[in-house]
Amino acid sequence: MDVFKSNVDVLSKLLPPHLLAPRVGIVCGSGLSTLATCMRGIVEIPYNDLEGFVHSTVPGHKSSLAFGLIGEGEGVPVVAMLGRFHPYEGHVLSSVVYPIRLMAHLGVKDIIITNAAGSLRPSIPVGTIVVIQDHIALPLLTGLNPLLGPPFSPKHARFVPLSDAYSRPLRLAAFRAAHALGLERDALAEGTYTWVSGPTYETPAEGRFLRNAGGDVVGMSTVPEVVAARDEGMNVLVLSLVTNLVVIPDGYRSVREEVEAEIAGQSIVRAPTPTVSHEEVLSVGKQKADVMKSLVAEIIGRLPRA
Ligand SMILES: O=P(O)(O)O[C@H]1O[C@H](CO)[C@@H](O)[C@H]1O
Ligand code: HPA
Repeated sequence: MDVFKSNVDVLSKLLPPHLLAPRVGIVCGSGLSTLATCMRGIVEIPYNDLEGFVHSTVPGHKSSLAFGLIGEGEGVPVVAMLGRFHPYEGHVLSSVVYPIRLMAHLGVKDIIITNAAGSLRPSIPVGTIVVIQDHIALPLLTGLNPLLGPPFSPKHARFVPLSDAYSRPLRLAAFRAAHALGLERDALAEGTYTWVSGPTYETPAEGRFLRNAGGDVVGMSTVPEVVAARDEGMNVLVLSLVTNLVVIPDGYRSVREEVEAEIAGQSIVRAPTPTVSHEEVLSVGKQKADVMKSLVAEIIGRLPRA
């Protein structure tokens, strides 16, 4: 298609032939750009050199595509997005998912999408890698969907089912890879990703709402990429790294009680409500980057070679 032609021309000039048709795609989440260092013979191409690519403005996201090989022998050709685009940056959804469509055009069949996420459950602590089995996406349900408008091409479907969006074989591969690497059982969990538009982090009531709705983790990305990848017929694996616990106190602590205690000459000392920051998110990403990297490399090394 025309929207890919100039990029295919650029890539053909810059890449050796064995990297031109990647089989696997990776999207690196916040603070996880070093995932791509599990590839060998890396060629990195800045988004600025590619048409249709916007710029990633979020700290912890680089702005380039990296091509390389993973696995023994000839290796599997892989392309990784070092830095993704989020709707909250002001990017339209067609731009957010354009790199995913380019990956499909180049030949990617399996895509591993990673992200940093907040946990909605104390049973899923910071540092856990959650293998996503489903999602709840309020923005999709209420009209922020990358498939709004005419189908991407006459070959693309009008209606795309998402009941099987998260590939069972790839989820199995993730747990087998974790076992092979000797990771502790608790290092990995399974769960449902809830997508919010951001860039605000959740209020306690919103956190409770998402948890009660069945969510396990929450983040501001990934789902548009999953939708586009499914529209392209790719097999999708999503790995969420829990970087923080979403603040969900059991209930609101009454300020009336505090004032009444004050009037009665007593005092109630209360700790301030904790907040989350992107610095905290990036710091956990940094600490866990090596485990994520080994896991991704092990999963890719185990995929059937085409
Ligand atoms: O989902 P990724 O891009 O990994 O980043 C997550 O971290 C940022 C918030 O700290 C948000 O962008 C959220 O979506
Ligand atoms: N909420 C939304 N997105 C996030 C969070 C969070 O707590 N942590 C990392 N990305």
